[in-house]
Amino acid sequence: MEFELHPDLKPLEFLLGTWKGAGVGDYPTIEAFNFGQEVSFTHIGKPYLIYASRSWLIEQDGSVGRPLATETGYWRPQPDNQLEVTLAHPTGIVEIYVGNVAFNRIEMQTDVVARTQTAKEVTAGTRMYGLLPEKDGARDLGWVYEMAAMGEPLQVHLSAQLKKAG
Ligand code: HEM
Repeated sequence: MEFELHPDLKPLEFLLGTWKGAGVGDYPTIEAFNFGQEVSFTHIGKPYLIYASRSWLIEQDGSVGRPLATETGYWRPQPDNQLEVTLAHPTGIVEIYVGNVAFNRIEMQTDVVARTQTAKEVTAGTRMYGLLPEKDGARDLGWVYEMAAMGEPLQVHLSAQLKKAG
């Protein structure tokens, strides 16, 4: 079903659709890795985006490996280019971000990270999403995730570059 875009979603319109690509991940407590990722942003005429991401390991030889992280949530634009994001993870973690949107670029940091009793110790995060300069007639979506976890200070866990796939 096609819905009319809610006017509040205008600053986030550039995210709409499906994006697919690859990235790199690292952290002091783990081995560095390559991953593939598919992200989708949809809407139902209401003033929020529905977000979903899934990812998978890319093996040393370039082949597709085991599934990695998945996350879902809602991106809620607010007045004055402010943004609220809720994200739920199957690892027992829920993140609430606050941030801002300007010129096809989003910056946000966690307001709250809640964890189930068995979840890994993640205490804070920041995310940046933005359209990259045009290349071959298209603009990719880049994103970077920094986290504070496992007693380590805030630092990059992931970065990826995704192409518009639909
Ligand atoms: C595309 C998204 C993500 C990918 C591909 C990814 C991938 C990975 C991989 C491959 C590891 C190494 C351990 C393992 O093989 O499972 C790892 C560790 C970890 N990830 Fe992620 N991750 C993602 C997002 C996140 C997010 C959003 C969080 C927090 C909310 C997170 C928290 C952690 C933590 C805390 C560890 C370290 C665990 C340890 O040291 O025992 N990851 N991640």
